[in-house]
Amino acid sequence: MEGVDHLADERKKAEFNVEAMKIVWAGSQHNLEVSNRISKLVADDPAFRKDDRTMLPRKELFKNTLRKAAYAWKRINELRLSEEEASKLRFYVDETAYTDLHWGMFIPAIKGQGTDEQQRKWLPLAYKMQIIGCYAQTELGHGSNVQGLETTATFDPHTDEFVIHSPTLTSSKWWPGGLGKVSTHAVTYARLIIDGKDHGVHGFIVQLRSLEDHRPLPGITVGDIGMKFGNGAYNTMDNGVLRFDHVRIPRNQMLMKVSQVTREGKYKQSDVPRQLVYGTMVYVRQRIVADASCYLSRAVCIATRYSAVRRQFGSQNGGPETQVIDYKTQQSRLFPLLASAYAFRFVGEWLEWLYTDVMQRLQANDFSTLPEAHACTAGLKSLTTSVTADGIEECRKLCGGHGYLCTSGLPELFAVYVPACTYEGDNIVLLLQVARFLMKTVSQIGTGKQPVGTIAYMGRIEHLMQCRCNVQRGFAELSADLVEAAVAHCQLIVVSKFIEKLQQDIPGEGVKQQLEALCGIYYLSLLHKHQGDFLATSYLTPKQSALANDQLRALYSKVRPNAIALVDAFNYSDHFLSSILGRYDGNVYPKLYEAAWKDPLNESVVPDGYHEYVRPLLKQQLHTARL
Ligand SMILES: CC(C)(COP(=O)(O)OP(=O)(O)OC[C@H]1O[C@@H](n2cnc3c(N)ncnc32)[C@H](O)[C@@H]1OP(=O)(O)O)[C@@H](O)C(=O)NCCC(=O)NCCSC(=O)CCCCCCCCCCCCCCC(=O)O
Ligand SMILES: Cc1cc2nc3c(=O)[nH]c(=O)nc-3n(C[C@H](O)[C@H](O)[C@H](O)COP(=O)(O)OP(=O)(O)OC[C@H]3O[C@@H](n4cnc5c(N)ncnc54)[C@H](O)[C@@H]3O)c2cc1C
Repeated sequence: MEGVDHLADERKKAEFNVEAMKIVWAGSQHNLEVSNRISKLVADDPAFRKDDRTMLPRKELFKNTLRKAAYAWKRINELRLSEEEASKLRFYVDETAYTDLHWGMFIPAIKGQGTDEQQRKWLPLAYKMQIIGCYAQTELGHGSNVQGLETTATFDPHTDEFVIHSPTLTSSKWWPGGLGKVSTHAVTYARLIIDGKDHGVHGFIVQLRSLEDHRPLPGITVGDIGMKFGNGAYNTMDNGVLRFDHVRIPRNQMLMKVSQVTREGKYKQSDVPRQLVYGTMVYVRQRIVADASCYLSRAVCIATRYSAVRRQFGSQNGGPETQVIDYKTQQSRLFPLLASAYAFRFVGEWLEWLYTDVMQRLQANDFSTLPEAHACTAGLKSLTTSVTADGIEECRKLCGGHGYLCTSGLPELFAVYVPACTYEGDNIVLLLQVARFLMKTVSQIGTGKQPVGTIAYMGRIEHLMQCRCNVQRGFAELSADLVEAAVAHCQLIVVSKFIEKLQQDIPGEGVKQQLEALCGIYYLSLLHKHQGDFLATSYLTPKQSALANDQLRALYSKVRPNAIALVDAFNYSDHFLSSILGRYDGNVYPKLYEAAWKDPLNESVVPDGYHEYVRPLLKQQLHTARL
């Protein structure tokens, strides 16, 4: 029934202050206030309707995305929203669009790799959206291997220009979001060639389309790469293809904070690590970790609320059937994901601090923590996106058949999220970077260089280094094992940051106790999953392993009465969740039934095609003899 909270009894069971937990989840009272205000602004505005997305044909879907982005920009300016509020508004609009790459990569690339003069020229245009940018690095033939990119930028000293060119089919830029139909400019990554010498990959600002009529400029071939996985989902984004045919740009459009080309064509590499050219990717990877906790918590919220609503089997003497959330199997699948959502939230807060700290150090030419920042952003991006993608799919399965309906919100959430395991760095390639970092640390042990920060624990394996085995040999052979070691290293970071969070002052009755239970579920479920390794290495005895499993089940029972309140603390509106199974009021069945009849297929009782294709079958005269 409308207006009835079908989850009221569940909410009464909570043993902690939900409003206080909302502040923990939001990060601060201020963040919660901004989130509440902007989330409501979006939810209350019919212009931001999104329940029709999975039913629109691509061109209509895309035009609708352009409309929403333009309307959002209009509202941002009308309401004079701050950058923070504007970003929140685009977050709650919840629709992948070219703006993600304009604000999330094009502007950060110029801020991170442009000189002060270049920033003064380009950022005001970008902030006012008088130009729209994308990040054009990946090519048809290379994505992971950035040093393998083929696009060239050849310096012409006669005209003081770079000639940007796509020498091969595989050098075509391929995938950049916003490129296909919208961006007027790109930060493009190309091989810098001066006087025949290849200086490697650098970033260049290239205008792609006219600001007058939006047509591609001379020498530019650009378009969309076509439909992607799932209906709606990432098809609101114009991932593009781009080829250059000897396109000329002024020398001052090479991003020159990290390295420079003088008027005379002299290449100057500042005394900074060349990998700073990868800085935008590092920035986005740390953003993606925070995003993972958002996506995972959305799926967990839906699955948890529905698991409390859904009853199946277990009726005694005609009484109500059992809530599926009470089954230990449901809890063993759902509660580790609930714990992971919180864990990723906290490690994402720490990673944002680490990134900010590294950026401040770079200002002082202190590059000492750059390798750790790379390893942490790469590894945690890989870990959190893999767990989140698998977790959204598990949440779909936790909802049984109804999880497969678009109105559950889960299919589209999965479809829009899974590329996160690939973009901004394929997850295995990134874990190999972590493995390389770990092996380099091992090789330095015993040389007097003590590991610090997230690898401090490795100082304790010095005894293993007596053999002084050559860590370089066999890296490729053992890479699959090293990737597992990299995952374990990242899991240790997640667990340690969760524990550090618990050591902070956390206000609110019962809040800390709930987080302690979730932290226990996080590490004990990991220990359960990998108990073979712990037993094989004698880090655990069988008895200890059994005790850990008993404790894990006990924690499930501790969390069970608080589960609904723990997902309420995510503070998601029904509009943002866009899920009938995840409705705040739990009024699932009537709304599922109501929604079914709204499907276009039910506009007519007799379907299109009946008379051409079904009736003839039913009415066919059997010309063959009956068998
Ligand atoms: C790292 C690579 C795999 C290999 O690079 P190299 O070959 O150059 O290096 P080596 O492996 O040889 O290592 C040499 C050395 O360098 C160190 N290293 C490597 N990388 C780094 C780094 N980044 N920083 C520091 N150090 C680094 C390495 O450790 C070695 O050190 P030692 O010698 O000491 O051992 C590289 O090829 C690579 O990174 N490949 C991956 C490519 C990639 O990630 N591509 C991404 C393209 S962009 C993309 O995919 C965009 C997708 C975006 C989708 C949308 C996401 C949006 C989400 C958030 C933003 C939303 C914002 C909205 C805002 C709003 O609306 O307001
Ligand atoms: C939705 C989406 C949006 C994107 N947006 C952008 C964008 O805006 N801008 C942009 O520039 N790019 C973008 N990309 C491209 C993305 O960054 C690349 O696809 C990504 O970096 C992976 O590179 P790849 O496609 O070359 O994968 P590959 O490297 O070809 O991966 C294929 C397989 O090879 C394996 N592999 C590769 N190298 C190794 C190795 N050394 N050792 C072991 N295994 C290896 C991988 O693990 C994987 O299993 C986007 C991609 C997607 C899907």
